[in-house]
Amino acid sequence: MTEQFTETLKQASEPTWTKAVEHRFVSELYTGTIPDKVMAFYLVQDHRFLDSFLSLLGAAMASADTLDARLRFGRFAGTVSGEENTYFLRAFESLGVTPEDRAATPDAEPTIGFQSIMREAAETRSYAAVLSVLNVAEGLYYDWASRAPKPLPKNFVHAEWITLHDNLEFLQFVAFLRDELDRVGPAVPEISRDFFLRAVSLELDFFNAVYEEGNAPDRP
Ligand SMILES: Cc1ncc(CN)c(N)n1
Repeated sequence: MTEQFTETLKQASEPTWTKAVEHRFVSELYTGTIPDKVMAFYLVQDHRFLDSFLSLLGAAMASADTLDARLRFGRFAGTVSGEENTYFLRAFESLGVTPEDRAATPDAEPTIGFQSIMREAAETRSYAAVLSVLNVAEGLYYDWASRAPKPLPKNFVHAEWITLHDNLEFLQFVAFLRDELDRVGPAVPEISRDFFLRAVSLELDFFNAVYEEGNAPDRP
């Protein structure tokens, strides 16, 4: 049997994919031991990721070639705008992160990188380019979240970040993204590979930035 297109892309992204999935941030999330200031920094950056991610879902809806796919993206955009956004707001409150703290925190380099690659993918108007970035963002998160040992940590800030990326709806969406890229990607392999590999590197950079000196300062 020939290897699926997405599996080939994932293999090409190694060892970066595995370094991201097995990152220190992920293992500390499993055990609920990420210090609050580190989690706060990560979530402030990731809430900005969510903003550009929603634009990318809009681009997916615009560039998709079937009604079924558009409906699927629309439903998923609803989940991200609802449950996931509410999680961020509850987590900020629990961690004592105020709107002023968020406004005063600059974008980290990988956040800027994600905003830029998502804009770039949207501007290509290529469904495969958009799907390549989405496959990494959702597939890589499902990969680490589905490996989380049970029981999950007690603190909801840690536990819900895992369950948001390891549930039936998310699994089905990840499978849908994979099937779509397996269907349309082989016609444009270079563009798919380029966006896929750059997105995997950004995922690793995003986790690394959390532990970089000075990125998660103590707030007064
Ligand atoms: C950086 C990043 N990548 C992926 C995901 C999963 N949507 C996320 N929340 N943040």
